[in-house]
Amino acid sequence: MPDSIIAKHAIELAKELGISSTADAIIAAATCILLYFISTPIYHLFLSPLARVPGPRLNAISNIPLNRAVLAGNYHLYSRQMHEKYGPVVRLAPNKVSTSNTSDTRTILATHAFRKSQFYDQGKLILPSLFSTTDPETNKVRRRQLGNAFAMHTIRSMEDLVIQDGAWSLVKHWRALAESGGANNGWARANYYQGFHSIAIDVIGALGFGHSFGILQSGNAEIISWINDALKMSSIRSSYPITKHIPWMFKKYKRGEQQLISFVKSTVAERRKLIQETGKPPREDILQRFIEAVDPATGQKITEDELHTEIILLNNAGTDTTSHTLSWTLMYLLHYPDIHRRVCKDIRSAFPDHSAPIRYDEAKSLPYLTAVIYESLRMMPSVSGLLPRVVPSGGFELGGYHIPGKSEICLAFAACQRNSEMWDEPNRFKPERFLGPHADQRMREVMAFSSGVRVCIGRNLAWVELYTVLANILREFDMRVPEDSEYGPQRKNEIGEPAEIPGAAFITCGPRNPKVDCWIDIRRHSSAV
Ligand code: HEM
Repeated sequence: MPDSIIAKHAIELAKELGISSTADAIIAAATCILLYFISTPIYHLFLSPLARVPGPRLNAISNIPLNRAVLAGNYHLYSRQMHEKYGPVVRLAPNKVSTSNTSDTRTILATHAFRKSQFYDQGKLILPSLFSTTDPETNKVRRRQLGNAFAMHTIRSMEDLVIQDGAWSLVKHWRALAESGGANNGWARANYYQGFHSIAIDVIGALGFGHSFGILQSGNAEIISWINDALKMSSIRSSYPITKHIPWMFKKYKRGEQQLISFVKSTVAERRKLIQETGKPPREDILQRFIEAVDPATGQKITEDELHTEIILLNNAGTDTTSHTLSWTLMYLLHYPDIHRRVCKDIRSAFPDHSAPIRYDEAKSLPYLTAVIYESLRMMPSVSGLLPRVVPSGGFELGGYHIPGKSEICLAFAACQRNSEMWDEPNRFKPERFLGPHADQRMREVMAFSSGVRVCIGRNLAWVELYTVLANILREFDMRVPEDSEYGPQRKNEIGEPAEIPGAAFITCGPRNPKVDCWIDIRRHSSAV
């Protein structure tokens, strides 16, 4: 409607209401605003279809408590505490609820009916990526275009690279470190978070950028800081989209994002140049599969902007997720020495020859190692940020509450996997739950990689990394928590279990203070020297 017509109608309305002076107009506007601020909370608290859903009253009227938890990196704890206090369905914000019920979560994830919310799109850098797109069609096309790059047979064909720049690189690095440990009765000190984080990025370098970044050896932190900046900025933009329009806000993170984009563009340009010069790809890796990506259903090729977007995503989705899982797994082993001893014994007796790396198939054949990894993924799923889905029109029955269309349901893998209705002693690290006749069923109930149509597309690569890194370092090294460590087997939490080191969840959840809490003493095991 043209502005002049709106103005005419406004004047007529003002006349009908008897508003003739500026003072009257100000009073009327103030009254409207006041009414709005009084009536909105009343609506959310008592009249909204979500009014019956349990949760704190403040959350029912405001997004602030939830946003504060998300921005402080506490969502993984916050959602668990909310569910422990209020039950399987909780109202987290005026328009958002969360569920800790695995079966409902699976139903929500099974199809594209529950779309990812705008929260994802707002975090985007160049274009919406395979991960962030809220549009089912874009996601389907992209998954068809890139699915082959992540298929198990493709990842297996790259296993040598994954081991060389991942597990074996870390073994060699720590061996050299252990040799320097003579002065301390053979024990040397290493930061395991830094080791895992470096190799996770080096593996993505090897597969997605044409060469390892060599971060483990050089400690070059540039690319790490760009990735961290991009991840933080994406999280901030998702909660506060306005920040992208204010150039001076979060300048450092925005600069990091731009550097990451330039780096990705130059990587692609370099690969294309090499192909042009030699007439063939220099190697078969994920970068090559991405460049050649075609949708087998329609023949649609990936565009240049889409390509850059997805390579950036490789860094964001494929590094912290894996390295955090490795860090949590090792932390649990260090905190539970009996479990640590048992898993090492299994690995060392199955693969006594230290001269060659243990490969994925070999490591995977060990039931106790498998149980340890699943238990770690259950206790601390590394993707534990806010993962909101939009309820389709028609609504959804969730745990006895009608959730109307357009509301959002936040997935809470961390809360699902510590739900006492599903898991016996949920807050205790107990790999045995994944052994025995019901092991397969229990493993299927772990949702750390999500499920359904938007299940993690990179999980095959993640599994190869998790198994090979853990099997090789646990075989090679004795490890213990340093004596001066604040956390370890001796420090118990309120239920008498070893306290976890504090975590921080910015979409992925990792150790909050790795430079303080993630040290270990290592030495080569007697069978390795
Ligand atoms: C232990 C390691 C990993 C864990 C626990 C994990 C977990 C997850 C989870 C829970 C999701 C769903 C997120 C959501 O719905 O919002 C997801 C999606 C995704 N993951 Fe992973 N991930 C891991 C490793 C990887 C790796 C190594 C890559 C790639 C190199 C990767 C790429 C992706 C992508 C592209 C998606 C988006 C899929 C879609 O929306 O269709 N992930 N991951």
